[in-house]
Amino acid sequence: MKGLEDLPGPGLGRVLSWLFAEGYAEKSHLLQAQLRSLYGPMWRWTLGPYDLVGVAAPELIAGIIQQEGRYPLRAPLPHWKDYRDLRGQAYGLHVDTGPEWSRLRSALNPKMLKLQEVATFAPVVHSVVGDLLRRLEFLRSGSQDGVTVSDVASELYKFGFEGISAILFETRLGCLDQKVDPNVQRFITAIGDMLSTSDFAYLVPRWARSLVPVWKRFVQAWDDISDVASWLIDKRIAEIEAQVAGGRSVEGLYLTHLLSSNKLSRAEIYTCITELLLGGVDTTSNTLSWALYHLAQDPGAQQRLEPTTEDLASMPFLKAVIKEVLRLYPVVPSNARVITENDVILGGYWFPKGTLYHLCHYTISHDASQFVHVEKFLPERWLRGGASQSRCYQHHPYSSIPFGVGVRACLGRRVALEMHFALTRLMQAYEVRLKDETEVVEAKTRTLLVPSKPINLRFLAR
Ligand code: HEM
Repeated sequence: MKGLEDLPGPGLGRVLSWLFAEGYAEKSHLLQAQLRSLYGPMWRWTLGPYDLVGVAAPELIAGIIQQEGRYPLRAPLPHWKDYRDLRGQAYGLHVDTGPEWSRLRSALNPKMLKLQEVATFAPVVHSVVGDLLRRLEFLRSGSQDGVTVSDVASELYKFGFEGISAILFETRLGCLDQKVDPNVQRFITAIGDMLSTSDFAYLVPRWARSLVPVWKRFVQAWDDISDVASWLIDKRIAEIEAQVAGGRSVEGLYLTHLLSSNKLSRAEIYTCITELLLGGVDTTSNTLSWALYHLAQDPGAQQRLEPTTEDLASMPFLKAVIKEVLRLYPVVPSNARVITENDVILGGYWFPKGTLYHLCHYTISHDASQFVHVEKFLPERWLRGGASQSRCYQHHPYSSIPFGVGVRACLGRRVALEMHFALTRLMQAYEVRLKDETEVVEAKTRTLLVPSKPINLRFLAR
C-alpha cells in the first residue's frame, strides 16, 4: 500500500506564492479547488508548521470519520494550552485530549444536544429576537431613506452574542441596547483580538514570545475574556446562592444546569462556558448574514418562509434555507482531524496515527458532481419530492456537513438552529432587499468564511 511520501503535492515555494503573490491568503477556501484540480482528491502539503494531508472528496472524508475512534482531535492548539498553564486555568474542550476531552463532552452534551432540553431555550431566544427587531427598527427609521440598515452583519453579531450569552450565563447583557456596558464592550473587543492574533501567536516560538507584540496581545485578549467571563459567572452564582438561601427554587438554563450537575469543576465550567460562547457567536451571525443576503435577492423564497412556530420540524422551508446557506457558505470552510488511536487506511494509502488531515469542506459543497446548479441559492434542493428535486438530491451525505459529524461534531448545532428563528420573525415584519441591487458580496476566509464587505439592506415594512 502507498504511504504519505507517495502523495503528490506542492512545494513550500508554490504554496507561499499562492498565498502571498496570488492573494489566496484571504480566500483560502478557493485554494482547495486549485489543489484538487492539480493533485486529485488527496494531496500532501505544508502550511506554516503543519504537515497536512488535504482531503477533498466526500467518500474520503467519510472514511476518516469512520476511523476516527473515540477521541479524535481537531488541530493541536499548543499556544492555547500554554496560556491556560500560564494562568492556571482548566484546559477545556479545545485543549484537553483523549478521555479527559470525552469526559467534558459527556457533561456538556445532554443540555446542548437533546431536543427537549434545547426547546427550553426558545423563550429567551425569542425575547432576544425581539431586541434585534427593535434595534433594526431604530436603525432603519433613523437612516436617510428611512429603511436602510448598513452593515447588517455587525448587528447580527450583537444578536448572536446576546442570544448565546443569555443561554449560557443566564444574564441579559444588553448588547443590542443603544449604550453597551463597558465590560461587555471589553469582552466583545477581546474576543475579536484573540481570534485575530491566535494564528500568528501560534507561529511565534516559545523563546521569542516575550519579544513580540502579537503574543502580548494574545495573552491580554485572553486575560480580558477570562476576567469578564468569570465576573458574569460569579455574579450569577451569587444570585443562585441568594435564591437557595431564601428558600426559593432555582430556575436556570445552561450555567445552573452545569453547576448543579456536579460533573465539572468550577474551573472547568469557566473555561467550557467561554469556549461555547467563542464557538457560538461568529458562526451563527455570519450564517444569518449570508441568509439575509440571499433572501434579499429572492422575494419568492421570502414569501415561502413559514410563519414562526416554536418547532423547527414544522418549518421545512426555513430548515432548507439554512442548509442551503451553509452549503454555499460553510462557515467553517475547512476542518481538521488527527486520529490518535489507530493508523488509517484511506483511498489506497496507509497513514500512521497522528497524521493531520485537512478536510476541504468548501470545495466539496461547491462540487458540480454533487449538486446541480451548484453556485445557485436553491433551498428547494433540500426538500424531498418532485422529479427535478430528487435529481438535485443525489449527493453524497458527507458532501455538505457544516456542523461536522461524529463524536467531535459541533456542540452548539441545535442551539444554532434555535437562533435561526430570527430569520422568520424578521421576514414576517419586513420584506428585505439589497440596498444596491447590483452589488455582489463575495466570501473571504478569516479562519471562518465571512462576507468580504458590509452587507447593506433595505427593510420594507410589510
Ligand atoms: C451556524 C452555526 C454553527 C456552525 C456552522 C458550527 C460549526 C462547527 C464545526 C464545523 C465544528 C467542528 C466540528 C468537528 O470538528 O467535527 C464546531 C465545533 C464546535 N462548536 Fe459549532 N457551529 C455553529 C454554532 C455553534 C454554537 C451556537 C455553539 C455554542 C453554543 C457552538 C459551539 C461549538 C463548540 C464548543 C465546538 C467544539 C466541540 C469540540 O471540540 O468538542 N457552535 N462547530
